[in-house]
This record gives sequence, structure tokens and C-alpha cells, in this order.
Amino acid sequence: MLDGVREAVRKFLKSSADYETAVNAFIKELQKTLIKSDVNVRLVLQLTKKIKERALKEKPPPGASKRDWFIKIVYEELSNLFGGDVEPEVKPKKVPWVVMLVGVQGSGKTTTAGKLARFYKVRGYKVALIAADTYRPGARDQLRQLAERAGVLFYTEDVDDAVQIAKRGVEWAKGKGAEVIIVDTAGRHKNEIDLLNEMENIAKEISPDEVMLVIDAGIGQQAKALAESFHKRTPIGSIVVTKLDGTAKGGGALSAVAVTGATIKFIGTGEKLDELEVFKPKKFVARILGLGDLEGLLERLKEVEESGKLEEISQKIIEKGDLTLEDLYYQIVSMKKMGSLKKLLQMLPGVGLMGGNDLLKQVDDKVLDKWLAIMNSMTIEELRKPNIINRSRMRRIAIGSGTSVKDVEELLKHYNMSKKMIKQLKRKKGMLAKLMKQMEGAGF
Ligand SMILES: Nc1nc2c(ncn2[C@@H]2O[C@H](COP(=O)(O)OP(=O)(O)OP(=O)(O)O)[C@@H](O)[C@H]2O)c(=O)[nH]1
Repeated sequence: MLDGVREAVRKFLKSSADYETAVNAFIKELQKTLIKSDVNVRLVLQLTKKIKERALKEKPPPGASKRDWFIKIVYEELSNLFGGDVEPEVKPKKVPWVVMLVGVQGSGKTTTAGKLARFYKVRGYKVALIAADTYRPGARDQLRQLAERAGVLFYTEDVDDAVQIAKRGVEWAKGKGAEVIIVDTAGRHKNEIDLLNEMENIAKEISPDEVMLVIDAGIGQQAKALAESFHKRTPIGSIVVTKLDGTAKGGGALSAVAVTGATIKFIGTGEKLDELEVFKPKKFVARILGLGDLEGLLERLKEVEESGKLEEISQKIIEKGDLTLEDLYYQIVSMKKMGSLKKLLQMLPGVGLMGGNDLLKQVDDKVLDKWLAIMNSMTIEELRKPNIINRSRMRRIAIGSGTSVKDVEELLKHYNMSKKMIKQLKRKKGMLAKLMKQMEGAGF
């Protein structure tokens, strides 16, 4: 899936066809790749319809190309498909925190138990692993070894009763002061009903704080049905999708799971203990689209958008023909977001806003930071009516911002200069308009 989408992006950006033809070609390619990698067909059609609508309706901000803007739309819509902006909370809400892992045989449950133990151990928690998979020979030993490698507590018993092992294990771990307790369970039984019964019984005994379903990315669309059948018996709190390193079908499991409404918390990206990542939808999609190309593009678009805002602010000031410290504050904030002062120079109408070229030579980023600090120490009234700032207010502002009265004076001097220039600009514009009218009246 990843390669397919990346390739489509590359083709789209390079294509010499007109915009609409290129969009249609891209959408076809995207549909093909997503369906091939097991994303639900209905979901794919919904997604591409939305992308197309936005692509034809939205106008990119000045300075951005239509094609760049289109990729941004694709990025946003794909991100929504995988959970949008929401990043999962992985911090235990209380301690001890009992996690019960469920999932079918071979999904990577035992490996994930080890990875999770390491994940929480390196974040400073005291962790215990409990092996309650009595069905697969060797599962208990496998987990014991993982526990040793991760350096965490371990509990199991050589009996067949998984429910009792889990129950006594959790008690034991609590007695040892474990803060995160992870219970590994069986993935296979005589039949599915028995497996689900066992999960339900364990859950009843240990009342886990979180039931985590482990799903192999390779199972594609079946992920949804699987998640639902477990969910009926032991309400699933979160999901780990494993083996995303080894399959082109990751999108299937992810999107199928996404439509069940459960949160995907982690993804497994390899066999090693540290190959577990917190699932971040936007990061995942950026990877699908080929982050290398995309990062620069998104940055560029952000800049254009920010500068648009800056222009808007400046335009309003000029129209108003007056400047407050509050205006200046917002101007500096949006300018700082863009990064460089040079850009400001090109962007601000007439450069005069800040008091001309000479002034701008003196104004570097450090000065701007100081000004922001000073303005942050002012009251809203002072920002809106700077002429009320007398000597004693200056002293208070200087102390509050860790600067000197001289610094505050300096800022006010620049502000007054800029204000004067804005007024002049407005007057000149007014004169020009008057002149034009007279000329028109005179029949020019
Ligand atoms: N490439 C890759 N392999 C993984 C990942 N997670 C697990 N595996 C491998 O998948 C295989 C099965 O993993 P196990 O942890 O033994 O599976 P299980 O779900 O505990 O199996 P049962 O005990 O039968 O339920 C092992 O070879 C693991 O190394 C992953 O994220 N990426």
C-alpha cells in the first residue's frame, strides 16, 4: 500500500496533464491501491469522493500551487480515516494498571507483551508479566525469557487453569508493588467459543483496567469481525496492530479497526523488543504518502498560510490608519511563526509598519523576543491604549518581563514611530483617492 500511494503522489506532482485530469488519475490510482491493500471498498469510495469534492471546491491560498494544496487535502482526509488528530493516551490512568492481552493464535500477543513490558519499564514503571497461556506449549517459557530480557517481574504456574494463574499472578504482582501488570492469554483453544469463554472468565476474575486486542496486520478486512467478536465478550479498550513492517496490507487492519471505533494504541514494526510504536495517525499517513517529499511541502503550505494571516493583519492596520500595541503584538507573533525577518520585510506593505529600513536593520529576532516578553507583561488596556503607560507602569512592566525601563522605552519609541507612519500612509492614500476623483471630475 505504502509504495502504491507514494508512487501516485510522485506521478501527480510531476504530471504535465491539466489539474482536473491529474486529480482524476490520482484518485483512480489511490482507489486501486487502497482496495488492493484491503481497505473496505465503501470506505475507499467515501474517502475519494470527499477528496474530489474538496479538490474542485477549495482554492489554495495565494502563493501555493493547486497541486501542493491537493496533496494536503489527501493527507488530511487519509489522516481522518486512520483516526485524525487524536493521539492515544498511553500513560496508565492509575497504578497498579492491569492490562489483559487478547487475540488469536500467532497474532504476536506474547511478543507484544514483552514489548509493552519494556515500553513501560523504560518509562520508569515497575512492570510484571503474567503468563496465562496454558494452551500453547512453550508460550510460558517464551514470556519468561522476554521478561528476563526486559528486566521485569514474571509470574506463571505449571497448572492448566489459566483463570487461576491470572488471578493469583495479578495478586502476586500487586503484592510486589508492580505498577503495570500485563497478562498474556491463550490465542487458541479447542474451538473459538472455548477461547472466548476463557477470556471472559479471566476478565471477570481480574477486572482488568484495559483489555488490549492484538491483531496481525496481515489479516486485513477480517480485523473488523475479529475485533467485534472479542468486544462482545470482553469490551476492548485498545488495539495493537502487529507486523506492520512485513505487510503491504496494513491499511486493511487499520481502517477496519478504525471503523469499529476502538483506539489503535500501538503498532508493532518488527520482532525485536523495542519495535513497538505509539500509533500516531498523522505520522502514519505521512509515512504512507512518503514523508520525505511531503514534509517540505507541508511546511511550505504552512508558511504561505501564516504569511497570509500576517498580510491580513497588516492590511487591517493600514485600513484602520492606526496602530495599537496589540496590533503590533499579533503582527510579531505571526511573523515569528514564519521564522525569518527577511520574509517580514518582503511581506509588510511598505516596510514602514515597523518604522522603515533603518529600524529593521536593528530589529533582530532577539529584539522581537524581548518585545514580546515586554508586551506579555502589559495589561490589555495598556496594549490597546499605550499612551496610558507612564513611568511607574514602565517600571512594573520592566520588572514583570525581566527587562529594563530603557527596553520598554525603546519599544514604545518604535511603536510611536510606526504609528506615525501608518497615519501618514493613510493620509497619503486619502490624498491619492481625492486626487483621482478630481482628475475624473475634470474629465481625464
Ligand atoms: N515482523 C514482525 N514479527 C512479529 C511482530 N510481532 C510478533 N511477531 C512475530 O510473530 C510470531 C508470532 O508471535 P507470538 O508472540 O509468538 O504470537 P502469539 O500471538 O503469542 O501466539 P499464540 O501464543 O499462539 O497466541 C513470532 O515469530 C514473532 O516474532 C511484528 O511486529 N513484526
